[in-house]
Amino acid sequence: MSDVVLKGLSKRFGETQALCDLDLAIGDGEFVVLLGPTGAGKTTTLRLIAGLERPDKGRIEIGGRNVAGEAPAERDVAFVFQQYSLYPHMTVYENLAFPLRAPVRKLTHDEIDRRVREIARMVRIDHKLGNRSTHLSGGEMQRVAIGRALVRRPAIYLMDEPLSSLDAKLRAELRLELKRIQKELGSTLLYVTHDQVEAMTMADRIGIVAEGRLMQVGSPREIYGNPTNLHVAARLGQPHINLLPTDLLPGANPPAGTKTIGARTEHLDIIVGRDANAEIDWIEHLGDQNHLHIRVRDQKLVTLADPHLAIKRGDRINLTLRDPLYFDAGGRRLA
Ligand SMILES: Nc1ncnc2c1ncn2[C@@H]1O[C@H](COP(=O)(O)OP(=O)(O)OP(=O)(O)O)[C@@H](O)[C@H]1O
Repeated sequence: MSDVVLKGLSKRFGETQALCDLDLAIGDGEFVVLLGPTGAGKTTTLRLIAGLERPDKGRIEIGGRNVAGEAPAERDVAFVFQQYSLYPHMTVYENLAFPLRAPVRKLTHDEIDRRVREIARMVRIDHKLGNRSTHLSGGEMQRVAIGRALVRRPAIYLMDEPLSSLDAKLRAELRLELKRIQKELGSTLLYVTHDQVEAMTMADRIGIVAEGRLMQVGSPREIYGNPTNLHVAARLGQPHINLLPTDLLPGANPPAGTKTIGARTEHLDIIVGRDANAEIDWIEHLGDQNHLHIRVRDQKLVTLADPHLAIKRGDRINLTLRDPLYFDAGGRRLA
């Protein structure tokens, strides 16, 4: 495994600036997630590292080596795509063994067999090793695709939304497993997604990407609690952060220059039955929690609430801010 350093990376496709001056250092054994909306430049970043695209500008180093002149096969990366791309005529075992059979690897039959069985166990597909890869469920196929990348020990694993085609339950399971396996193997991993839960649960560090730019890099806790701008603040948190005018609610202490107050659930105190300044518009019952849709004058807010909170549609409540986030007119965070 190796560290990977991207310096001033830019890429344009015709009129589209897909990536603009991206700097990112991924440490040896680190799990970094790029999170951003569609078209942000996430896949382009992976393709540039893999050597499937050439940058217009910038430098890519893998394990301290400038890889500009190297073909994809020489770069020592393993790529997992959104859609499993297995060899349909091969069994699960053969699919997993295939990357190890290249003559340059010079692995013995026993070594290959040991690695295939070890990885198959890790991705929990060892009971289906003899199956044709087409005779598997979508989730099983994606496990094989991930296993086929993991069976090698490349400098870095590049994963492009590898769980997005799976149902929610399987996605949640594989999320945990992938994180466990990555820690077990000590792998360096760059993972692309637009799913904030994946980013929050798996990443050592998250990079927020928008319109080809890396807006902020930090631990999930930093990115969530200390966003540098409105865009980053809006990327994380469910329900979405409420963006409010400064004079809407009591309890704030906005610094000079504040244009917008950002309030998530933890920044809103609800008191039922006195000094009402807000009304419950709607309650979404999600089982373990409720989404309260609240109206304050002509402004709508959404916040999470305990399902045991004795409250119903049409009730009037007191809503107060507690240490919310402050942003200036340009969307930059104010201390
Ligand atoms: N081969 C290409 N030719 C032309 N434009 C491209 C090409 N590849 C990417 N783009 C454009 O570059 C921008 C970034 O694309 P990219 O695939 O990196 O986004 P993304 O963040 O991975 O999005 P998604 O989440 O939808 O996969 C987009 O506007 C896209 O349309």
